[in-house]
Amino acid sequence: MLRIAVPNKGSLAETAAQMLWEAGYTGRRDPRDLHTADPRNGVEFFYLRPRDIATYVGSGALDVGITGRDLLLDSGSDASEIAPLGFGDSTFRFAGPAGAFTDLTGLEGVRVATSYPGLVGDFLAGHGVTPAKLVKLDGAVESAVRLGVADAVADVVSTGSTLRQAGLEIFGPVILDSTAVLIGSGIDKPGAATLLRRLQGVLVARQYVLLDYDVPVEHLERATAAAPGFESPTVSPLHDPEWVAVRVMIPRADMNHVMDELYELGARAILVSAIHAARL
Ligand SMILES: Nc1ncnc2c1ncn2[C@@H]1O[C@H](COP(=O)(O)OP(=O)(O)OP(=O)(O)O)[C@@H](O)[C@H]1O
Ligand SMILES: O=P(O)(O)OC[C@H]1O[C@H](OP(=O)(O)OP(=O)(O)O)[C@H](O)[C@@H]1O
Ligand SMILES: [Mg+2]
Repeated sequence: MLRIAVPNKGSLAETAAQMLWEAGYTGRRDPRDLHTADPRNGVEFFYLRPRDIATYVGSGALDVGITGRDLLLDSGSDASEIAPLGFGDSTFRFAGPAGAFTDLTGLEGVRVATSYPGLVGDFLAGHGVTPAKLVKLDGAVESAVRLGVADAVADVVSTGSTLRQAGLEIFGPVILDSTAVLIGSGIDKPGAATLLRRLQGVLVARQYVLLDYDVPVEHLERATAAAPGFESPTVSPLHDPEWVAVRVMIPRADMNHVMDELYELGARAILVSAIHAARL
């Protein structure tokens, strides 16, 4: 059985569970379960703190896991990123009191609070900056400056509203663009490739739609240029020899623009339908 680590709590837990369910796996029924087996799919799930998942996978105790890229890098574990999973996006940034810092060099010799000392320490060392101290906190890092335990912070930023409320401003370069990732121990386990294909199928189903339309043959080239699809559009004959029917996958986000463009160049019966599952 493939042993999979899944976030038990926090920002990533719900979406990860939902994605696995959409990929056909049976997860836990009780939110307090720590472990569940899905023998039909040949997998076992272990529900762990997202911060610990890289440690379990890196040590080889578990085969693959879902966690944040920032948590993976912070852990210093031997686990490696297999693929991004299209959710849990965040950036990791430095922040300080308004106007107090303009760039990284300002961090020389000051106290920086963070829950990610591995990630931040490596980043600063890589840029030749030596803070006086990395103050390790578990959360609510933004309060550290107001409460006087640090001069600046380095933390996850999503909307930026927590920083604003704490009277802090972002400065310096982006430390990391993070997202939820599938990680592995580097050993190819049977079932891991299937898991990845299934998760990627869920991503495709979420991000793409199927587009069908009819178009006069004379405009086919322009129409397929407007919506080229993944490989090549499917073109089928119609009873009227001057028209063809076309089917293509397009990004959901482009759907209305593409439909407008196709209509303008003479396509009709333009229909969009959802994709429920896919293997590309
Ligand atoms: N708005 C957000 N706040 C916190 N983490 C986020 C956010 N958006 C995405 N993430 C990602 O979620 C992961 C952190 O999840 P984790 O469960 O450890 O912390 P959390 O969501 O802050 O939970 P808690 O603070 O309750 O422990 C990181 O990879 C982080 O980049
Ligand atoms: O940019 P924003 O949209 O405001 O989100 C970012 C904030 O959200 C997270 O905190 P969380 O709520 O998880 O609390 P914590 O600090 O205790 O982890 C993160 O640590 C930031 O503080
Ligand atoms: Mg948090």
